[in-house]
Amino acid sequence: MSSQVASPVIVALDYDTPEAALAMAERLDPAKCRVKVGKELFTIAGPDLVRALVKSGFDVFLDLKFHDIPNTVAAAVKAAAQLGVWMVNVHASGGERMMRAAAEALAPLGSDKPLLIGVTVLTSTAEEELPAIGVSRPLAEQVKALAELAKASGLDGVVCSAMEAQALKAACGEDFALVTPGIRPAGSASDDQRRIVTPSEALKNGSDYLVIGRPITGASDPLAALDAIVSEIGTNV
Ligand SMILES: O=C(O)c1cc(=O)[nH]c(=O)n1[C@@H]1O[C@H](COP(=O)(O)O)[C@@H](O)[C@H]1O
Repeated sequence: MSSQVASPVIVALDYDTPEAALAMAERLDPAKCRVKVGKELFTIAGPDLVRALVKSGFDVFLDLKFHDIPNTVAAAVKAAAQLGVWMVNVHASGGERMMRAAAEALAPLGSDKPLLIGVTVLTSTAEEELPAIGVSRPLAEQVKALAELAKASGLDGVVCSAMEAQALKAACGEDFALVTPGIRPAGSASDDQRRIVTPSEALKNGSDYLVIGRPITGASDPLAALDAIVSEIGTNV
């Protein structure tokens, strides 16, 4: 699905009511950013909210990180496509058969299909947490292996930290989209994130899309915060 948004920023609408999410969307501008609907908001507000955001002109990233048996995930991404979303994601750790089934479910939509993205290792995860979940190789190797598996399974890109973006561009190629949360302008709080990078560093490393929540949605003037980030990274909006 092609789009004409003038910045790489995707604003995470992490709210607990549809009213709060729509109020924030009204303060933003669909020509300047995309928006992301995640688990909390979708659970409370459902597909109507997604349709409303699409209708108001936003490219919507439906961030539900599907991870289930191949048949279920294929059906779920197809349902997401029916909502008109621009991007949808699954956990790459769900494996090749699961990711391939998702890619095959979207293929008949041709150029109208949403971008299908695999989550590698969450940006809130630190290297020392991996052994307890059965991962013995270093975090960077785990991210690279999952990104390569996602590419081999027909996905359009991955979610990763911008810390890994350079290595993934080299491994997976320029056209493989890198979606990077854990973005923090210099001086802002890291919150629960662990692998954080500034917006301009992220782009320098090869990120294609920057997922940013609290540094924009928590600002007294969210559009001004977005504009400041965009001007920091030198994109013309
Ligand atoms: O898939 C995501 O969007 C995601 C993946 C990941 O590894 N880390 C991560 O933070 N996210 C999401 O990105 C957003 C980051 O929000 P802030 O930490 O407020 O900027 C949240 O909505 C997370 O759910």
